[in-house]
Amino acid sequence: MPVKERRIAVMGYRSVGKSSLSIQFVEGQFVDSYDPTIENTFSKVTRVNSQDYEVKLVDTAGQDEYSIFPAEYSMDFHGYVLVYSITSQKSFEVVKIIYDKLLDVIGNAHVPIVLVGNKTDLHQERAVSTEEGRKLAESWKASFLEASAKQNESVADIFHQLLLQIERNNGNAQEKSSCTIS
Ligand SMILES: Nc1nc2c(ncn2[C@@H]2O[C@H](COP(=O)(O)OP(=O)(O)OP(=O)(O)O)[C@@H](O)[C@H]2O)c(=O)[nH]1
Repeated sequence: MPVKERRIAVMGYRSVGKSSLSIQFVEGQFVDSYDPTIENTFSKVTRVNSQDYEVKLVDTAGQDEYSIFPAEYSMDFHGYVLVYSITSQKSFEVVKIIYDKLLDVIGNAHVPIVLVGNKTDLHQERAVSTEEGRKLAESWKASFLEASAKQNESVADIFHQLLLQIERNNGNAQEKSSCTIS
């Protein structure tokens, strides 16, 4: 089967781990230093259900509640990873605002989205419960995962779930029970 190209944008409040999740997925490493992103693009070939995908990941600059949704992220994307940190209620509020703005600009309620609560390794600093995250994703009809870029927990799942959602959105539903992750 030919490789399918998929463009994915990673969005969220500042410092929630957008770059760390992207780098962990693409390069398999965690960098502990904090360097605010303007915009980074990554590319990785990954296989889900015997299909190879060339994933083009755009790691966006952190948004806040006042940011205008960047027009360039409203088109040509197959799906979105919306990230908050489980240690920050503020980042959870901001991710809701980003979602509302995203729907305003794309005007399509069925865009594939995975909501991610990152930094689960910092469980002692948890400020957003798993249940709150799950409910929010349900209200969006999106997938939900908690992850740790630092411990490489559920990181590949984020992108694989999004790729499967994109397939379903394109009408290529595959109900295979075996999901090959590479
Ligand atoms: N403990 C822990 N720290 C993390 C995790 N993910 C990211 N961090 C740290 O959080 C800080 C911000 O991470 P980044 O990946 O730069 O966050 P970002 O969302 O890309 O930030 P902006 O580019 O400013 O929007 C860094 O110091 C990371 O090392 C995680 O899963 N666990």
